[in-house]
Amino acid sequence: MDMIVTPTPRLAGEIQALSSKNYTTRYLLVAALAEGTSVIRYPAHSEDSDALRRCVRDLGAVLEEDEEKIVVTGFGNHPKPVKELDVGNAGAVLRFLMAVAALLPEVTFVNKYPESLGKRPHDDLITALERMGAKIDHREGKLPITIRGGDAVRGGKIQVSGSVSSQFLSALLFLTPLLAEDSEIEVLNDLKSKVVVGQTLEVLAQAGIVVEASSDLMHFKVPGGQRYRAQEYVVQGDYPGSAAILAAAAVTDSDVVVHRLLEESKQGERAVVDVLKAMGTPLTHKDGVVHVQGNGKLRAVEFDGDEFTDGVLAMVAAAVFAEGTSRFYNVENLRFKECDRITDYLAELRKAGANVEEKRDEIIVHGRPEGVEGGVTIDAHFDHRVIMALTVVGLRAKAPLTIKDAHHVAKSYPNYFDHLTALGANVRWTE
Ligand SMILES: O=C(O)C1=C[C@@H](OP(=O)(O)O)[C@@H](O)[C@H](O)C1
Ligand SMILES: C=C(OP(=O)(O)O)C(=O)O
Repeated sequence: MDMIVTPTPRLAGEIQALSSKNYTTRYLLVAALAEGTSVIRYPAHSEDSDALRRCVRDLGAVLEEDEEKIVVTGFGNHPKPVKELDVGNAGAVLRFLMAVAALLPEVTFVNKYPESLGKRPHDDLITALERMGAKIDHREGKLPITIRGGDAVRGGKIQVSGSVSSQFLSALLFLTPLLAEDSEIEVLNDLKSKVVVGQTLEVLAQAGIVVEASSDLMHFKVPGGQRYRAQEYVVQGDYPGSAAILAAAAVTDSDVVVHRLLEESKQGERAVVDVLKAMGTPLTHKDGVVHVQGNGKLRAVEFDGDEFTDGVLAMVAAAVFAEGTSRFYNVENLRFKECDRITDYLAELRKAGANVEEKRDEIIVHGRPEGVEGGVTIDAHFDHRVIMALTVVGLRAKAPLTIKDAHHVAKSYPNYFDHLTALGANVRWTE
């Protein structure tokens, strides 16, 4: 389904932020890896979190859900042998479950999104798991992937590269406590999206798992033979999805309030509040409430985007309307997400009339405070964050933007357009 985004000068109203994608993934996983019954309050509902619900059920967890919570009885360190798992288009779900699959005799991860997840590289995790004893079939590091694990998989000295994705390290941090041997994990090369590893460590600690981490998060000691403890968890609001709502409020005349965004969150994307402030957006952030009173006037900024990886596209969309030239650097790993979030995204921004440039690891935006032409059709590249960010651009374009296949927004934020509509945005689905 396509979305027509018609220029909207004013947004106003209050919404509750969606629930965090990254915390929902982690809580569902550790609840499944525990033997007792865990309760997760306010879990996210999206294609990615549904994919994890489906897979942990396939692996033997029992899930009961009502409006407000999900009750999970886990399979502990004995997942049920399954032949196939379908993770949809969810990168984190795939990588985390590839580690869990190392406990099983043979699992194949199927390729349902050849144009998106099917193009993403998993070599670094495959190499690490192979060195630990798993036998793995794959297509040059990509899906479909068959993992043969079980008793042959051992802890010990483990190395993993962090230069493409932090999810490989997180996956090993979830697996190693369950192995008989103690493990030492060394991160090779750089570690991208380092802040997200903080969320993994936080959740592991909540689940009663002991991990000793060096302060630079490049070395870890993980005692073996541990058991995940069944727990009660509360999922906080999601900054990456809310980043697009806040950007929309920043580029328009607005009076927008978003609840459930904790100031002390470990989500790196909470930095989008500081980015928008640095752009000159009038806003306050107090007691978990962000209040934007936008006037559409923005100035250029320079930021290390790796600190808020899933918020970069929305901040770039705001920078399209800023006075001056903005730079978002250290963002090369955006190329390995649902699409190439540098080349593919900038191609769509240019179609809409933005003046943008790319380097290997940088996005440069020459702002156009006078607005952009719009009036074109945008290819979503199967990427929810491209859809959300281009919507922000469309709200301030001179003519409507049509975003093709905008239903892929449901990967993380199925209510995105409902929330925008509630704030007064002129957005309309079309076949
Ligand atoms: O661990 C996680 O849950 C995630 C890690 C990040 O990926 P990378 O580490 O690949 O940057 C982030 O972009 C993704 O949305 C979720
Ligand atoms: C990159 C993302 O997700 P994943 O890697 O889990 O597919 C995202 O949510 O922007």
